[in-house]
Amino acid sequence: MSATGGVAGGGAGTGYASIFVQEDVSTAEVDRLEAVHAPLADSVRDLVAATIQTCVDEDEVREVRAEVDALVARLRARRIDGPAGVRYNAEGRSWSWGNAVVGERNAVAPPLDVVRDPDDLVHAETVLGVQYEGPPGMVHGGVGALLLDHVMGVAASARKRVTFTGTLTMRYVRATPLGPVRIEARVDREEGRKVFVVATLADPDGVTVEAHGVFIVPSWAVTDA
Ligand SMILES: CCCCCCCCCCCCCCCC(=O)SCCNC(=O)CCNC(=O)[C@H](O)C(C)(C)COP(=O)(O)OP(=O)(O)OC[C@H]1O[C@@H](n2cnc3c(N)ncnc32)[C@H](O)[C@@H]1OP(=O)(O)O
Repeated sequence: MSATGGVAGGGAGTGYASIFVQEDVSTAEVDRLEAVHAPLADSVRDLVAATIQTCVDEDEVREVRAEVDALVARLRARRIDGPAGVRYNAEGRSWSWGNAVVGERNAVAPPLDVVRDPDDLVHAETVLGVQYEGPPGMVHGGVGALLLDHVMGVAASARKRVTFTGTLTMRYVRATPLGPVRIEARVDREEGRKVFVVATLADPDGVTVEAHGVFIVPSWAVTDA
């Protein structure tokens, strides 16, 4: 058995066939487009934080809303119909601009720059701002799970095979303050199509969340090579 990656995949009945899409575009062009669009997402992140924190008067809030609505209309003048999906080119470069954790065009994403070390430790660092609050001044538990899920998924997807989250278990050791966090994940063991991953979320003082996950190579992504 081998698990495919970079495949126009999803087989019949999975609903993923239109999401993993191969495109005839060079890596240089993908990089160029990201350099244009990522700063827009950065500015929208600032807008979200400013929307939470602003103390300007009510008329000013209404005027800003009208300006924002006008900007939304400009951006929607030409757009794709539906989600951005996961795309890849013949050079093996993949991009998922709408991804909720790492999407370069997604202002909801923190964003996260995920790194794989030569020893297969996968890690990422980011600063979680006021947009990610749950308990007062603390990171929302679901946001911690979101970040862990993604970094664990990258660890499980070594060598670009496709894996899906099957089961995630979180132990919230103590509350995570808003601010800098670090996520680390590594594969613990594999059994057939099941990849067991262990991970942590930490603030500068140490681990705040411990996670265990079972990631599955879906049956539709398996070939008999
Ligand atoms: C094109 C380029 C791409 C490149 C790529 C690069 C990397 C890019 C990284 C991205 C990183 C993203 C990280 C976020 C990842 C998500 O967020 S994924 C989204 C959330 N997850 C889902 O939506 C999954 C929904 N569930 C499913 O699709 C299917 O149930 C699954 C999980 C794929 C399993 O389906 P299946 O292949 O039919 O599995 P099945 O044959 O029933 O079972 C196989 C084995 O797994 C076990 N199993 C099945 N389901 C589960 C479960 N939920 N829990 C535990 N065990 C299970 C079975 O018991 C069985 O075990 P054994 O009998 O072999 O011991």
